[in-house]
Amino acid sequence: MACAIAILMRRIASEVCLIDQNLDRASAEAEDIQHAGIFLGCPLVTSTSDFYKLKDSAVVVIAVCETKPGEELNVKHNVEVFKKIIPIIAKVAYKAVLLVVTQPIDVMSYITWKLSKFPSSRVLGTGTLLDSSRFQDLLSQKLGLARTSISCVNIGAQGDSVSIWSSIHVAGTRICDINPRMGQADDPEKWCDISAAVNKTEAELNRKKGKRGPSCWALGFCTAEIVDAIVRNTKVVLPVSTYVHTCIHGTDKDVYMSLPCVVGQGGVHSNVRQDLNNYEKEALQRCANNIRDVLRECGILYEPIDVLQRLFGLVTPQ
Ligand SMILES: NC(=O)c1ccc[n+]([C@@H]2O[C@H](COP(=O)([O-])OP(=O)(O)OC[C@H]3O[C@@H](n4cnc5c(N)ncnc54)[C@H](O)[C@@H]3O)[C@@H](O)[C@H]2O)c1
Repeated sequence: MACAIAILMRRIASEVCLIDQNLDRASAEAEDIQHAGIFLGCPLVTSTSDFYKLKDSAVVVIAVCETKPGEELNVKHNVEVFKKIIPIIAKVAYKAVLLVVTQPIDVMSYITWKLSKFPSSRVLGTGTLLDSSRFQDLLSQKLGLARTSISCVNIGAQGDSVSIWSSIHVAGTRICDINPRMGQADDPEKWCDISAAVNKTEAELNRKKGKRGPSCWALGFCTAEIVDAIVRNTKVVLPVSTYVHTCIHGTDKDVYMSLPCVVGQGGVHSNVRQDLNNYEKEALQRCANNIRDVLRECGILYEPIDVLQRLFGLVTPQ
């Protein structure tokens, strides 16, 4: 719901259709929003449990989930749900961009790409845009600066992301030129605590929200930002989950994970190469390995884990 509300509040869609297997819930939510349509530019807000309503959609946001608040994320179950729904979505909304919100986002984005048989440019996940926003917020508090004055990004796996300290800048000045160990474990100023806090935020919020979790308002606004980029072809650079070819950004194997991408009409236009330091490259490779491990556990990838390579560091990031 957070995604739908954010999209409607930004007035970027003339029609939003809520699709849920729980038709009562979808129709009640749609009716509730429709009552305030006058304040939202009078969009059409509809509901159904029938995926055929997706015909002619520009963007399909996939946020299905059956995990109850407080329950462990069941990835294998999500994979089974996706095996049922993605082929139907791809058949009906064959021109759409598929935007994946279901966690774990990078894993589910990869699965959506495979099951939809769409070009990878038209399948993306909200990825580390949320992590990056949280990072920017915490940095702005610590530096005492407006968020808009801080350029920073988290990449890799959503919820286990890598803060790219080497590229953070304020008015063109790289802040790691002031403290080159910024973000690293041996930094006496312990800036790395901010990165750790970003990755703990989700669990902490869900714990505090308790039974009312896990709806995430910030995720809704991140989703709306990506939808806006697609429908208005803004070509904004956002860290989203995308197909990463072997060796791009130093990873040794293909994977879906978050990198800064140019997002516009049709999805991801390209990704932006970053000059990462060795510390960041290693952390990114660990993210890629973890994502691929989950894909293997779900029976999506079949190659064995090369334990020797991992143990002895034979895979050197480029
Ligand atoms: N950090 C993040 O990126 C982040 C944060 C919060 C939530 N999320 C993700 O957002 C998603 C949505 O969260 P929410 O709080 O709105 O969950 P929710 O439980 O309120 O809603 C999920 C809906 O999916 C529907 N559904 C399940 N299986 C379906 C199927 N086969 N066909 C149609 N509908 C189906 C359910 O009926 C339910 O209404 C979750 O997958 C969650 O993992 C991501």
